[in-house]
Amino acid sequence: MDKAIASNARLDFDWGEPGTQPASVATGVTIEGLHHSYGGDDAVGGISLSVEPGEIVCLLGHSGCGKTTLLRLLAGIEQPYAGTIRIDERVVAGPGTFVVPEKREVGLMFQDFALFPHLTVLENVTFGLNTLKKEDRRREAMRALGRVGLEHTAEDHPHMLSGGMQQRVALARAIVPRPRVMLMDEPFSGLDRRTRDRVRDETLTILREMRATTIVVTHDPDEALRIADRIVLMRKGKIVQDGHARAFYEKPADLFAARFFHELNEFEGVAQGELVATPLGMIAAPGHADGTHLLIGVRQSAIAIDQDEGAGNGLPARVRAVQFLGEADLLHLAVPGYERPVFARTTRTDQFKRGQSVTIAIHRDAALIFQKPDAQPT
Ligand SMILES: Nc1ncnc2c1ncn2[C@@H]1O[C@H](COP(=O)(O)OP(=O)(O)OP(=O)(O)O)[C@@H](O)[C@H]1O
Repeated sequence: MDKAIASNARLDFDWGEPGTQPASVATGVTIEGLHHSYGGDDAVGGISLSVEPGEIVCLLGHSGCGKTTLLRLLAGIEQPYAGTIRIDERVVAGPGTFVVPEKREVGLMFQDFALFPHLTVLENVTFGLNTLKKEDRRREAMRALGRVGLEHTAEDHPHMLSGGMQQRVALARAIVPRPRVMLMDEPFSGLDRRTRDRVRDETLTILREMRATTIVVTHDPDEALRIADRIVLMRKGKIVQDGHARAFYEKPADLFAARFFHELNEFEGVAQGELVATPLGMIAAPGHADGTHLLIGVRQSAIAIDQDEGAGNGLPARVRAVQFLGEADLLHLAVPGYERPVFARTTRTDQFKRGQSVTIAIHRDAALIFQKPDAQPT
């Protein structure tokens, strides 16, 4: 049984009692020109990033883009060959300086929980508190377990707990030394979907109460939207875009960033009179000089479909397939003069049939338009 943390957890997070460690103080993290290589191309290729005290930042990107390496550099598990990392103005990695992980006061939480199977839950949580006296260690660990709603499991062994509970024990273990900075690598991806949503929300509540500066690695854009104050999108060891979730949605930096947050139909075209011709009709391309080669992304949800053939000024299309997606149907459409399928999402489910003739229209400003990299104007 996996009990919700909130049911028996205190809402405040007052760690400060006489004789114990002081409450954690939020701390910023600053990275400048960071490089790391495992021998080949740079896994982290010149990253600069500033994380404010108490901020929750998601490192987002496809597998192999360098997210984990950046987290390992922050933790002190890897040493950069160039660049500087500061935690609260103290240089922990830089020219001539390298502070070992245990002296960085960072908390780590990984996907596989990494609990010791032969130790009890309480022993797992007290493990990192060896600077305290025995009775203080126990009290602090029980308090952290209480905070994640698992005091009653203190004498159990990890294998007796569900995956969600084990992850909460890992959270208790990570927060018990009151780290100034929390580093989390895909911490929820080992959990089934329902458990993941709940454990994630509860974990975030605790981290916000602690005012811990938190850096979370994920490859899941929905998770990043749910978690982050700020998203840092990475590709090939570099930052592609860094900003608030809404900016990613409304103003993605390029087509790569746009694909993370939108289901798109993609076209290429050339600007002419601040317009660009696509298989779906003319689209506004404000600010693009005549002859500029453009990449155009039209959101699948921005295509309006009319059941009437020849409705309004729309474009004729034929439904080639209908895919049921739950809250929406995905229509595969054939558009005259364009050999590839056009995809449209509609929440008016079960209204369109294979073989049906329809009319489609797009909002002129519904497209995301980017200059094609390295293309010369014609
Ligand atoms: N220990 C290692 N030895 C050699 N190359 C490595 C090592 N760890 C990572 N790499 C390489 O460095 C690059 C970045 O890997 P990294 O694990 O940081 O990416 P990631 O975005 O976290 O990917 P994933 O989500 O799959 O973990 C990849 O090309 C990877 O193959």
